[in-house]
Amino acid sequence: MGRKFSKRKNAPPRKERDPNATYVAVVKENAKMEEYYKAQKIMSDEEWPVFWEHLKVTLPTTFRITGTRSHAVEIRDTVKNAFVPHLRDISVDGVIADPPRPLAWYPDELGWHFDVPRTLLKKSPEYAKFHQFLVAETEVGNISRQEAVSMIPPLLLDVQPQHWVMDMCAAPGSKTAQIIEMVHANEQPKVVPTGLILANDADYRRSHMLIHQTKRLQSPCLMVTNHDASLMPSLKLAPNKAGEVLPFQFDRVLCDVPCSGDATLRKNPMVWNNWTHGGAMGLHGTQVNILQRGVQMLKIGGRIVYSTCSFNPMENEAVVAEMLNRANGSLELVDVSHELPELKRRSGISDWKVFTKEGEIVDRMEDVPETAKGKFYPSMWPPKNAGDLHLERCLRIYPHLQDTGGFFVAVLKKTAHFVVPNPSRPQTEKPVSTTEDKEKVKEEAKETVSEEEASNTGDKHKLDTPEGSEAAKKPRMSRAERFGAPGPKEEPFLFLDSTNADVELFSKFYGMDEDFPKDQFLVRSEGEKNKTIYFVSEAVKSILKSEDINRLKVVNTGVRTFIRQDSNSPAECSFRVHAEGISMMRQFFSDARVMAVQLAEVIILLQSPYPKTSEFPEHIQERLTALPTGCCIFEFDPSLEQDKDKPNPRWEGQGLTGFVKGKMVFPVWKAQVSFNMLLNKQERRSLAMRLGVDCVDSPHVVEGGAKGTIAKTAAAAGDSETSSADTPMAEADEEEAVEVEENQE
Ligand SMILES: C[S@@+](CC[C@H](N)C(=O)[O-])C[C@H]1O[C@@H](n2cnc3c(N)ncnc32)[C@H](O)[C@@H]1O
Repeated sequence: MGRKFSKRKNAPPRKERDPNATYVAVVKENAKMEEYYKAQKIMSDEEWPVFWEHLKVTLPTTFRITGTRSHAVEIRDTVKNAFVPHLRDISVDGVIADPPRPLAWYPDELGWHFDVPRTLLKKSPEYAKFHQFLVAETEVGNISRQEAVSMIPPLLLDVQPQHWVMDMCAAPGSKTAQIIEMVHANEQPKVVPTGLILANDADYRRSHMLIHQTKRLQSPCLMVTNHDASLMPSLKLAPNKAGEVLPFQFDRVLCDVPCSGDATLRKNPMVWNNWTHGGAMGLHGTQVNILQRGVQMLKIGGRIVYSTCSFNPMENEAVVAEMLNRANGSLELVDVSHELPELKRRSGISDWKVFTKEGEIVDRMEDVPETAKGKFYPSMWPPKNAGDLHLERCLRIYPHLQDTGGFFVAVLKKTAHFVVPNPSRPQTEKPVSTTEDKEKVKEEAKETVSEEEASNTGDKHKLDTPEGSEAAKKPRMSRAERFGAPGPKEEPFLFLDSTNADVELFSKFYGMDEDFPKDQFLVRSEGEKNKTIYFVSEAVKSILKSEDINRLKVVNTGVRTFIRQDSNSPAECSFRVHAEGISMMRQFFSDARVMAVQLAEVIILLQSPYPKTSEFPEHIQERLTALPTGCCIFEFDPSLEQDKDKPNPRWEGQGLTGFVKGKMVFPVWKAQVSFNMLLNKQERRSLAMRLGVDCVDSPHVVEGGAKGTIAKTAAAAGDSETSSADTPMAEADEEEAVEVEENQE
């Protein structure tokens, strides 16, 4: 058993690897790097050897239990009660290991780690079973493989359900997923959170990884964009239902910037070979520019978290110090020493050294050799007022402290309006503290570039390559060179009127609540008959309806809720409920299209692709016959099962409800004489595994879905093969569902 829980879909096929290549174990030494970090004095001489040796040890496996709180707790308890007791005291060939355990600092025991030798993983049947569970749950999105340290920034962002949050450099999206869960943390029935998550990445291809990663969370509050984060546009939003025009600003901003990544040595041993003095140099400017745009778009009183997976002060404290000085008193480092108290950390540093690419220390910008001038910014050096900036409030996470990777995190609060300093003005050396100083700053602000202007002025306010330098003479890299090929032009987002005939049709058919916001449905194909209907939150709508929306490149938003199902069997309503939307929409539906079913009926649907009414138990046949053709919703409540505590043979000693607790809802198509569970292959398998039964694969790939334990799976598994959920390719998947329905007769 490998360390990965699931096969990576995008891994290059074996044949692409060089057959003649010889694989030599990486030598985990790098004298230049060692000398560099010793010079930075990031820790005491006594601690150094422990730190350095720890970088050479492979990382433990870590995972996070994802999803809405109640659902995540169910999975957590399964790990705790169904698996961990069986993984204690296991010994194979004299090798023993501690069982999986929760990360001490992760709230509610939803983050876990384990470090088990390969022999044990391979030979122990108990671990084989645990692995099978992890693979299945990862595939369907209930468990996410995520490095422990990468879980920290969202936790320190302190997100509340009403917050508007921007994740500026978000792909592949593990932190975005945490943020979405936080916005949805209240889980009140029939409430769509007022919060918003804008997840952005400059790389179009990676923005689609982000879509895939977050899709399983089915949030109508999420919007994915594709911009250089330092140039996120300003927009004038459309008025919301209360008639207010909210600013396009955020309560929380996550700035998890591109970095040299040298703190990921334990995970990426190639860093030992590739580390150079120049690695961080080209990134400092980008990092400052992204952070600055984040601060501009942060509301006063809001929190911004800046993070990197690098140990390098040039990418860390130097960036934070420069931003604090530019902010001139409108930004401060937050003391988070009491947050996540179990997390062991070291303080940020206030003094560091700057090296040339050749490994020479340069004390001041003025001393940089002429040939290397273009590579350096004055902000790379500790500013004169470094001691006043409270850089010790930054968090440095070192691998030997809690057996993790390394990370840097700074939590900042915006305390006043921030004005981008005019580049022609000298840099501020002292932060403002007195009221008098603050008044002076306000006056100065009038002379400087405003936030609005800054966002419209492109590079003007940014940390530019020093004038006259070699780098400045070089032609600028194109956007495509920096961030990969741009994506195609996006289809528009077109809202349907609440009186639209299709909206009225499916609202009536499923008995939708009168007060459901029917004006938040949209389509993406202009002029065609509405095929896929998406639902977005009010906040997302106020952005999409902005008069400046063409300035924002939105690549994905909205939860697919209804799909037009053209069919040979006459149905009163041709719209079926989609996997992504079923958990949310069921709350707003009457029981008219809902069938309460028991385990026996679920098993029949799992073990036969198109069971006829006569194949179901007699007591339910009458109800099934009475159902009109078309889409219906099957609801299964395991807690009502008579045998709920009977040991499940597949999961040692666990009764059915020990494994599956919450209600599940999934769409089923009733044709004239038979039924078809609208779940795809992975969803069917995962459900069967949870129930401890076998299943047959449906002969066609079907986009379908369910709620609760199944529903989470639906979204994750449903589109795992497609690069984009909302591209015409995904639409093509929908076509296949039509075939299924017609074939079953
Ligand atoms: C450290 S990774 C982010 C990891 C992510 N936050 C997560 O937890 O999964 C940095 C990301 O920044 C993106 N990126 C690089 N330059 C950018 C820019 N100027 N604006 C926005 N994103 C950028 C990269 O494509 C990459 O996906």
